[in-house]
Amino acid sequence: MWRRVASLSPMVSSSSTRSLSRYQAAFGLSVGESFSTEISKQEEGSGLRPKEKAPFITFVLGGPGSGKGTQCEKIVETFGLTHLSAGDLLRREIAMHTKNGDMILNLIKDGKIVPSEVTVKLLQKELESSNSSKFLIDGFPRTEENRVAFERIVGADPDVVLFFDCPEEEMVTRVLNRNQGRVDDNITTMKKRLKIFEALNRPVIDYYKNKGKLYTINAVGTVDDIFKQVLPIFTPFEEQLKQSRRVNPKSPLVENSS
Ligand SMILES: Nc1ncnc2c1ncn2[C@@H]1O[C@H](COP(=O)(O)OP(=O)(O)O)[C@@H](O)[C@H]1O
Ligand SMILES: O=c1ccn([C@@H]2O[C@H](COP(=O)(O)OP(=O)(O)O)[C@@H](O)[C@H]2O)c(=O)[nH]1
Ligand SMILES: [Mg+2]
Repeated sequence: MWRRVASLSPMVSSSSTRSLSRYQAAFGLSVGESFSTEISKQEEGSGLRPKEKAPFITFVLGGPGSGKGTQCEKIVETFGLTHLSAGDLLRREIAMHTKNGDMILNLIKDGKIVPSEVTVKLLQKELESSNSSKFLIDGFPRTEENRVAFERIVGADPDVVLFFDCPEEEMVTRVLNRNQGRVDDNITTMKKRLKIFEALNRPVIDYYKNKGKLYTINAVGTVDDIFKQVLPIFTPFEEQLKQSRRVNPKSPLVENSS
């Protein structure tokens, strides 16, 4: 199991005491050969730290209704990644009436972003308790603050960032027809969410574009047509993803095990 070694506050503490060895503990060194991201002393900037390996992480970005959740289902079916939807985790807090439930509900109703500390803690818990080493994190990071908090607290960078690029009118139509009984699927909240997406999520998209990690997908078309654009993005990672199937006994794709 991971041990949480980074403080949640301040979010951008540059403490160099954080060790990534918790990944090895969490996922088991026996599967280390399937990990790709090496965080070196140089990248971290300070402190002596041996090279250690992190899990394979994909962030899935896009405006509300751009089809993130729909495409995640297909990616899971094909590649066996573990899907973590930040929105679903937050809605679960509401449904379970946890201490943050009411606060989360009010923010979601208003199309606003839940404090990073809350969302990152929920994601971290899922990452820590999973026996997978390959994750699809859907609908997160929503803001630069989210991104920095994840980096600092979880101590990992994404390997791949998908951005489902969709015109606003299309997103509005889809959301208003989503029919999942969501409190935020109405025109008033949707208008706010689109504004927040442009103001707060765009900088995150630009950040990953500059880092060369962003894959922009034209999110207009049939679900299958869009998935055809997604498939080749994962091709270079195929070997790592196969390894992941082997290490997860619960994966439906274990037929690759030898
Ligand atoms: N390519 C598509 N064309 C038309 N409708 C779609 C497409 N992809 C998803 N949808 C529908 O649009 C709505 C929003 O999709 P969803 O995957 O929930 O988006 P997001 O997670 O980005 O908000 C859902 O009702 C879904 O069935
Ligand atoms: O990291 C996140 C993810 C979601 N949300 C909140 O949850 C809502 C729904 O998010 P979800 O990803 O489920 O919506 P989608 O984009 O899929 O329609 C958002 O508008 C935010 O209010 C948040 O605050 N932080
Ligand atoms: Mg979604």
